[in-house]
This record gives sequence, structure tokens and C-alpha cells, in this order.
Amino acid sequence: MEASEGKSKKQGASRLCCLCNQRRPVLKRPKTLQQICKECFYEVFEEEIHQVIVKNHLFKSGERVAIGASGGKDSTVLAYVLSELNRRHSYGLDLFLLSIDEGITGYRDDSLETVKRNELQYGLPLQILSYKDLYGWTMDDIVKMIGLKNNCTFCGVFRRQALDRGAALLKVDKLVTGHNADDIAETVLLNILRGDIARLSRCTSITTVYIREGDLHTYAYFKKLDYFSTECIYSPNAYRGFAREFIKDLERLRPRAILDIIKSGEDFRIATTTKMPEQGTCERCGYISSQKWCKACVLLDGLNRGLPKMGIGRARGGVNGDHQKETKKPASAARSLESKQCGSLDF
Ligand SMILES: Nc1ncnc2c1ncn2[C@@H]1O[C@H](COP(=O)(O)OP(=O)(O)OP(=O)(O)O)[C@@H](O)[C@H]1O
Repeated sequence: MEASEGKSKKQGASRLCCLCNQRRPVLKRPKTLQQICKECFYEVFEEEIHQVIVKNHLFKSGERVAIGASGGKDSTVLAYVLSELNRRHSYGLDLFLLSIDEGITGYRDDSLETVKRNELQYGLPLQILSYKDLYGWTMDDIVKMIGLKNNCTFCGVFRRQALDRGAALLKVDKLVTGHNADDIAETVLLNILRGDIARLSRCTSITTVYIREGDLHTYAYFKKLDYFSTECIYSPNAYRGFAREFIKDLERLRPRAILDIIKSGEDFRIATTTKMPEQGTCERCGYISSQKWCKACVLLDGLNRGLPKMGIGRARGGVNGDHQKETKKPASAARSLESKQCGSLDF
């Protein structure tokens, strides 16, 4: 009798959250394998982000910070958590939502509606910039002209610059974007596969809170955050999709695989003989470029001349386009960004 009572008490106890020991657990965190309740999950999730912000001195009081808001899960969680932490810990930040409308009918127009609701829900001012206004082309126009092969190159390059332009317009000190650990591991692997050392070092040197996609999903789900979850209609997804599947297979064998890949990316030592691009400004538009003309201007020039393939392909050694002193490259060196998945920032 005593023994069975003891056993049932023990079973009851094991059904409590292993952090607060009071509430019923609702999930097992893959990272720690702990069974925890909703409230404790919110607390550890938000506290991890707060600690990274504080330890890395990511922000200073009084700064203006734009949150790249696509309406997707990652940036919605980012906007929500950052505005909560800003209030709770008195960071003293002026937060803004910045959205880029790529002009993809049936995709971005719908996700922007989500961001407009987030503007009201989180009380953050929203600025929307469109490719049409910035470049004179929507992605719908571009896809009509070039088809579905290299469209992600145009979209990724234009988005990166559009976010910079939006940041300048809003006069912000910092721009934050949402990338979960799973996406970063894919990017590390893709940059290795492409032999793109410059991007490899950049994709992990950006100060990052590594949060697993599963945790983000759980957080967004429990908090009932309003986000848009459809994949881009123009995303062929081939190369990145392959990397994603490969990483998922690795993870089945070794659950730490994602964090290990990111760590490898962080720890890569770049040979001193490797020529790294120097960051300067584009002679044409004045935005960031490591070449005479930035990639966005090269691509735009190609589109406007009716030669959209002109800017596709990665330049090495300071040339990028036929209006600059082009050196003949062997076919194998003219690797391109063409397989970069739509939606990914061009790190
Ligand atoms: N159209 C956009 N406008 C503003 N920011 C964007 C846009 N697209 C992407 N971003 C920013 O870049 C981040 C990475 O975007 P990407 O589409 O590669 O990843 P994602 O995992 O699908 O992100 P999300 O779930 O937020 O859409 C987003 O979280 C967001 O901060």
C-alpha cells in the first residue's frame, strides 16, 4: 500500500514541469530534452535572447532599430520578442517594422497584410518599400522576362539592398533580420559547397542568437502569433532544399548536427592568402558594394537592357559586368548565385 502510494506520487511528480515543478509540462525541448510547461518555455526562450543581447552589447539605449518584417514566422517572433524585451528590460530602443514588397502576387501581398496587422498588434510603425518603386521592376515582371531559373538571384540581391535603403530612409542605427539555426546551418553548408569563403565568414560573423526552428515554431504557436506561412510561389528551392534534406538526415543520426555545422562555420580559419572582398560603395547608386558597381545595379542594368543574364554569375577579383573591365573566366569559375533559394538574404 505504502509502496504503491509512493509510486503514484512519483508518477504525479514526474508529470510536473521540471523547471517550476508546479505546472503540467506541455513540451519536451529538443535542445535540453526537458519536459517543461508553457510559461517556463516562454521564460527560457525569451531569457536566452535577452542574454545574447546583453552579453554582446547588441544595442545601446536611444538607438533606432528596424526589424526586417516579412510576415513569416521568424521575423514575426523576432518583432514580438524584441518589442517585449525592449519594454520589459527598458532597452530604450525605438523599434520599426521594415517590409520589402518584392511584387509577388499571391504571396507577398498576402504576407504584407499580416505585417500590417502586426503593426497594430505590437504598436510598431511600419515602413514598406517596393521593388517597383526602387528598381522599376516587380518580381512578377522579372519572372515574366527570365523565367524561373535565376529569379531568386534577382530577388535576394534586390532585397538585401532594399533593406539597406529602407534602413537609411528610417535613419535607423541597426537592422535586425530573423534567421533560425536551421537556416544558418543550411547557409553555412551551401557556402562551403559553393566555395564562397567570403559569405561563409559573413554568415556566421553576424551576431546571432541560435534558436532552433522547432522552438520558434512552438513559441509562435503557443503565443498564437499572427504570421504567414506559405512558401514563395517562385521558389524552386533546389540546392537549398537538398542541403536541408541532407542536414535533416544528419540530425537523425546526430541531434547536435545543426549546432555543430554552425560552429564549424564560426571556427573556420580563412587562409591569409585568400583574397577577401573589400567593402566599399557602388559608383552608381552609392550603396554597399565590394565591386565598382553593386550586384543590384549590375542586375538592374541587365534587365533594363533586355539582357537579364548579363549580371548572373559571381565575379571574382573585382569585376562584375560587361561595363567593367571583364576578364575572361573559365566556365567553372563563373559559378553563380542562381541556386540560392528565394527569400534568403544574400549574406
Ligand atoms: N520581404 C521582406 N521584407 C522585410 N524583411 C524581409 C523580407 N524577406 C526577408 N526578410 C528578412 O530576412 C529574414 C530571413 O528571411 P528568409 O525569407 O530567408 O527566411 P525565413 O526563415 O522564411 O524568415 P521569415 O519566417 O521571417 O519569413 C526574415 O526573417 C526577415 O527578417
